Amino acid sequence: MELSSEFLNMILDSVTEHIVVIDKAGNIRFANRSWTAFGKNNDCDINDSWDGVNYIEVCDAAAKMGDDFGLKAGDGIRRVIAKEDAIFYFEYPCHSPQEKRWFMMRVTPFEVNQESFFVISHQNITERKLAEESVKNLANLDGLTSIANRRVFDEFLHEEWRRCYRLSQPISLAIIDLDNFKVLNDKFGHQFGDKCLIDVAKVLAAVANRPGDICARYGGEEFALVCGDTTLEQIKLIADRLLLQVTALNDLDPNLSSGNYLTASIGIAEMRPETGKCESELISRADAMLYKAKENGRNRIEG
Ligand SMILES: Nc1nc2c(ncn2[C@@H]2O[C@H](COP(=O)(O)OP(=O)(O)OP(=O)(O)O)[C@@H](O)[C@H]2O)c(=O)[nH]1
Repeated sequence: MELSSEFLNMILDSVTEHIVVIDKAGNIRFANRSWTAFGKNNDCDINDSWDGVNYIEVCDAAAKMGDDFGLKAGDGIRRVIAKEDAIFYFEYPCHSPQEKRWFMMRVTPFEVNQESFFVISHQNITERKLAEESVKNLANLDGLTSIANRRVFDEFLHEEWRRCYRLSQPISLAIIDLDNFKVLNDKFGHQFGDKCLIDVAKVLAAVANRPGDICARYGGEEFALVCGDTTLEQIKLIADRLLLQVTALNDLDPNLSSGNYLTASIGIAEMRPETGKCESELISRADAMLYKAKENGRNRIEG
């Protein structure tokens, strides 16, 4: 069956991928309906026909404004046009204020009557990316509190230790253990105990907010906080704030406020990574300080 151009256009307009065809100079020679609709829906400055628009120039202009997508896209298209690459594709985020979105851009060449053309398509891959994110989260985050789990913490501490070694910076660690948590569980139930763990994790996550920081659930009712480029004095200030905020949680709940049941003991330590030492020594030192805090009456910081 001979397919009319109208029929082929209808096929191209029916696909959800955003498709344009450019010539060797980058001029857009065809755009399907999804492409124009996406531009319109996202307030892009485009006209309906795309007549006279040079897509490579559009990418270059975006690159000049500091847009990483423009830089990579322009570069990739040029490589396919120059036959340096047979095909080019890359995945990029394109989040709107309302939702997270990712797309995959592909550039593939074809020839008609010895003239070269290039199909550029953008496919929405958000569903796959979100699934990947959730698998990653399942593997990296503690199921109850949604902060990093012990494995991620160990890896981060190892990397941060090496970074501080290279840069001759101090690294500090705080180990936080909730006090008499068994009593709290026994008195108010395990579910209530779970809620307390979640609340403490939120306090911790708000405190550990620099790139060199990470907080994690270290064990049942034990948390850890590592801070790169941080001295003992500095982590002491952080631990002070932490302890105050954990104590403040008691005021928010009548169960807890009846006896200030939610308190924590914190052991802190600082080391300057050097040859022959490793991060396990930092853990041992913070652990010893935690033991001391428990010995000295709990609800306190030692270091
Ligand atoms: N609700 C809840 N409780 C937990 C969880 N993980 C551990 N725990 C409880 O935490 C309690 C820890 O008890 P212990 O190790 O005796 O320590 P503690 O009672 O906090 O006493 P100190 O640490 O000496 O102050 C146990 O009762 C555990 O069941 C959890 O995920 N949820």
